[in-house]
Amino acid sequence: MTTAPPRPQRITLADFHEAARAVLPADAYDYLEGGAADERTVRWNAEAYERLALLPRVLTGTSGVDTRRTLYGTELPSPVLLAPTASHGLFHPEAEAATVRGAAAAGALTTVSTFSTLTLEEIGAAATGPWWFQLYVQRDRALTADLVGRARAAGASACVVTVDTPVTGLRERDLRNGFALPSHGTPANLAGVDGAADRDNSDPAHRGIHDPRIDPAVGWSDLEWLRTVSGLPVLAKGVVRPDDARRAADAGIGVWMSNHGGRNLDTAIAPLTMLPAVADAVAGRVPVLVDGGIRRGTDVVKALALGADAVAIGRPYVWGLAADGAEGVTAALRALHRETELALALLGAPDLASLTPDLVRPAR
Ligand SMILES: Cc1cc2nc3c(=O)[nH]c(=O)nc-3n(C[C@H](O)[C@H](O)[C@H](O)COP(=O)(O)O)c2cc1C
Ligand SMILES: CC(C)CC(=O)C(=O)O
Repeated sequence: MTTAPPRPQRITLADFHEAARAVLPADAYDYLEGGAADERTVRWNAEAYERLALLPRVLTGTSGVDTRRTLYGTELPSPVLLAPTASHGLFHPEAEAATVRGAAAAGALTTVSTFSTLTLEEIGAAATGPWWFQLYVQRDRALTADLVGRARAAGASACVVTVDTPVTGLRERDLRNGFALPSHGTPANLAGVDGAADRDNSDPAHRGIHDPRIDPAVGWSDLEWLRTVSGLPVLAKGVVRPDDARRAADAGIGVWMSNHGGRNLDTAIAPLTMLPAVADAVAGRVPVLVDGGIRRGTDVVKALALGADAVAIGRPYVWGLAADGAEGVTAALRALHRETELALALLGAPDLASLTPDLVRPAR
């Protein structure tokens, strides 16, 4: 009898990154990893965490750490969520079904992209844990309302509206590779929308830069409309400015700070840099989430210390998905969770509420 070879030990998110790189076709890997233009913002997102040092408290008499966080009434064992990422079929044959199962096994909440490979109904049927729906508002508002209604019926408990993508960024890796999303077919939820139409430059109103599957002309009134039409909590994803954050909070809309993982506007600021000012503007009225460049438990605690209620990761859980399917998603989340617990313990912080700004200073 032959036994299966032992799976290589993957301890850090970087280990999952290497495994994903080894297994993915080059163009899918580039789509996943890539940022816009010179990828400065991709680097800045990570560097923003590297530039901060921690000031641990000692002799706090702490034993055991509590990393639970409640968001919109859902208690999560960890403050780390899965950010929405498109087209999981590019990364694993079980696509989003593997993602939601893997996340649920770690107790984590998944945000499902409008551009998922599977339908919202298929994902809802596979989900055994909480999930939110990420919406790209459609030019057709009836279709938009239909998408949100389907998501809710399938089990989504919040609607995350992406507000930083009136156009997609200049993804030069994809251009060089001749890669267009999705290479394997139409995103299932947008089956009736022709994704190629805007490549026809004859329509001067669009000038060929817009994706017909994303309405560029979304405004604040659309978010308020979505709150009414969905009956769900609504968050705006892609906020980095305190004035926008204040406006969202005034309207009861959650603030998800992001620059889309550096994939849209290159040289856009790292959200972490703006987090203290945004947290100040929001003043606890709505949840503040932040994503971009989070790769270590120490990154998680820095974001929470500076005012985030929770954080989200994008590429890292997709590395887990590509490497080992649902199990890889679970293992990647567990690795980050363990690091987060260790960071809290070493900081002398018994729980997330004791992560306060005095724990963080510029490293130099
Ligand atoms: C492959 C990929 C696809 C993405 N697709 C979406 C999407 O469909 N909707 C969205 O709002 N954000 C999308 N994002 C952005 C993520 O939600 C998130 O903001 C970003 O990945 C966070 O940065 P990180 O990858 O450094 O963790 C995508 C990111 C990646 C890497
Ligand atoms: C279809 C794309 C707009 C998905 C996306 O947000 C991304 O690739 O960053």
